Amino acid sequence: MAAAVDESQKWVLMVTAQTPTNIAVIKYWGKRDEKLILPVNDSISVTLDPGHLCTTTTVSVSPAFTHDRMWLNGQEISLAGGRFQTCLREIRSRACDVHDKEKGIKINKKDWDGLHVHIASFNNFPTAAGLASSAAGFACLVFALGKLMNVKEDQSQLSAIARQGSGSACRSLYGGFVKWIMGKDDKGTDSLAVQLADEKHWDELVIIIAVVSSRQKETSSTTGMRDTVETSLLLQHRAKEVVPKRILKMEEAIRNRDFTSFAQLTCTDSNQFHAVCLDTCPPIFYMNDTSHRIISLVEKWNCSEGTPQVAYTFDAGPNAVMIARDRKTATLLLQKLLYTFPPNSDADLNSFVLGDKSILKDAGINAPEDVATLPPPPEIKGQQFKGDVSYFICTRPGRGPVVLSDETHLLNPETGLPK
Ligand SMILES: Nc1ncnc2c1ncn2[C@@H]1O[C@H](COP(=O)(O)OP(=O)(O)OP(=O)(O)O)[C@@H](O)[C@H]1O
Ligand SMILES: C[C@@](O)(CCOP(=O)(O)OP(=O)(O)O)CC(=O)O
Repeated sequence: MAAAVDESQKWVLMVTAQTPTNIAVIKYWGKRDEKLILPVNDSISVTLDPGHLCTTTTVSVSPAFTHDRMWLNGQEISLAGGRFQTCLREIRSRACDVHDKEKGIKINKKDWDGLHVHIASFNNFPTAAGLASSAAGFACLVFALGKLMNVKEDQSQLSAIARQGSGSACRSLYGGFVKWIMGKDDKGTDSLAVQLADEKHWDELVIIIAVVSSRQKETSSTTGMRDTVETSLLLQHRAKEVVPKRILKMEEAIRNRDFTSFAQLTCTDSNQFHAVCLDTCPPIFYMNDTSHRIISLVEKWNCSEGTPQVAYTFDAGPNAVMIARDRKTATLLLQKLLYTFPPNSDADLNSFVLGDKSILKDAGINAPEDVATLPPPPEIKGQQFKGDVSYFICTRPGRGPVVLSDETHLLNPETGLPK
């Protein structure tokens, strides 16, 4: 017979999940409700392959745990923040009966209120460096807790909970191409993510991220967008007049795999988002000279080809996310980027190009010396900026969250403490 919940018992139940990060091609910037995290416009993103960028989170429950605890990248962090508390509360309130027959554990719906959780999470990329760790992180937390607590809500409803951890997190509940519908309801019940197409729909796309700086940024997205909402008239125009039409066009471009339109919309929207940041008082500068050089290189190349080969987009930081129409274009792009932004002399190629390294081979680069043999890209007049890019990540559109096997647990299955 399964045992009822009793504090003297030592059992620990756990679930580990992996969740991707995402990059917005139509940006979310500005809230109409700060607490519920309700945006002023819809947004659309591409989910990035979790094989290259992801969060892994283990959540566990035991009658022996005395309070909720969390470790992020090995360090214990406080769960006192409102966003963590909201996610925990919202998920707990939807918890259902759990019966683990193998372990002989039975948790009744009503028991969850008295039980505490231990959480360990690991980002396989820099945290708070403009690579959307909060998006993958909160999506993974909510998804994993949902599994542990046998929450019956579907992915969209879970996305509305993850949204309250970090707005962009709601889009990481799905793979492929995702839309965050801003919703109309004051309580936010209809502000959730839906999948537009899965990752197989447009699998020629190749994504190259130039990590320009992995230092923590000066103005967080949360603070930056608050200032923008308070001061920018351009944001009001963007949210009311520009984005609604752009969303329809972007949905059509994704549906038809129309790269020309996809690239034009992506670049224009990124540029408008940064224009809105400049229109904020005091102005916010997320891009730097390296970001501007990358824009210039891509714009000139696209112009000389007559049709866009590559789309670029920048979030709240200087890192460039470039989306190439196919693998051949991505190979050419990587050659141009490596020529323009070669690694520092002491860097090894293996840590300079991460993710899908097979593109390096296609580009004919097997050793650091090969970078010097690349042809100078005409777009940037052969200028070189050694060391200005910390590293590149080659990736592609990827799948949504998954539950991982028991061997991947980040917490000790006996004690519920980090391994
Ligand atoms: N794996 C994780 N699990 C839970 N929360 C996380 C995780 N990783 C990051 N976070 C939360 O997100 C915060 C970092 O968010 P922040 O917006 O500053 O950076 P970012 O998401 O990496 O960059 P950006 O939003 O510009 O893309 C962390 O301080 C933490 O609160
Ligand atoms: C520029 C962006 O990346 C902004 C993301 O902002 P966050 O989701 O990090 O902000 P909060 O909701 O305050 O946590 C654009 C986007 O992802 O759509």
